[in-house]
Amino acid sequence: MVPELQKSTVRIQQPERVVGLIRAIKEQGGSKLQVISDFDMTLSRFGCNGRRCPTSHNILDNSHVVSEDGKKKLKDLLHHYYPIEIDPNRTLEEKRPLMVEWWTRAHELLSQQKIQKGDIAQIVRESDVMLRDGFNELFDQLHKYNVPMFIFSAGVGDILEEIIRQANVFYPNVHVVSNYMDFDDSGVLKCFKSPLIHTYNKNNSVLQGTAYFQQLSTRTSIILLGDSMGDLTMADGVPSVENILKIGFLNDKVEERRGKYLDAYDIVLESDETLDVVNGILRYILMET
Ligand SMILES: Nc1ccn([C@@H]2O[C@H](COP(=O)(O)O)[C@@H](O)[C@H]2O)c(=O)n1
Repeated sequence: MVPELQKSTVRIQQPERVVGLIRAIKEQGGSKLQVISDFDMTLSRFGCNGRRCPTSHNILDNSHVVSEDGKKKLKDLLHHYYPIEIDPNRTLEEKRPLMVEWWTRAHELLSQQKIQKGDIAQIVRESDVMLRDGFNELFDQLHKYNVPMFIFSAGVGDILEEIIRQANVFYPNVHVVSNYMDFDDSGVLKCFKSPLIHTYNKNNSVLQGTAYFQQLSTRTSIILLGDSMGDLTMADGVPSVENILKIGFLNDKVEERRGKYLDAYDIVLESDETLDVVNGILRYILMET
């Protein structure tokens, strides 16, 4: 059915359920489908040649517009809070206030750096960010078959939009909800707009006021792509879900987190820097029979 599911990176706890879901989504057809995806470390790569790739926040943190002192403080925050974010032994209730603390402190530091709106394209161009292999096929297929793609990100919206713009895949079927920068009249960053989106509040609570899912109420088949336990709630605002296939990228601390990911995601992709499996499933679903 989908040869890519045989890849050595693929782990599935309930194979019959996955086959059933993929068949059901195909039967419903492309007109009933929508894709909901995280951005950092899901559409973008986690690593390349043994080196970590930057998140949309890191792209700003490492850029020439941030002072050496600012860089050090942002790195200290990352080293303190990232292990908490991915710790499988802490509850989401424990993590939430700490994530708010991390994002708030990082946004405050970035807002002191006099970052100019006009610098963003160059900052992205000069960064080491990489989209996962196969990103072109993913965006092109969804565009060709008019399948809406909702990118729900706790990263920096202005940066991630620029990444997909520079990759020439920011098609009209792509809609982004993320943390956006607020610039003053002369184009200098003054703060970040609310609501603050962090890893563990990616749900309906930060989508109030956006009618996006309501407009797509007939799209009852969902493919959800994420890399954290927080991404599992991204489709909570969809009014009537009939079939939801959850695909999770397990990038870091693979052994420690495997059990929880297998319980939560239908398909787990371990240290897989490609979108091969997602593209294979979409090809099968969208291909005319
Ligand atoms: N100051 C920060 C805050 C967060 N991050 C990382 O960015 C990721 C953004 O979330 P997605 O929803 O797009 O996955 C998150 O996983 C944090 O690790 C950061 O690098 N710097």
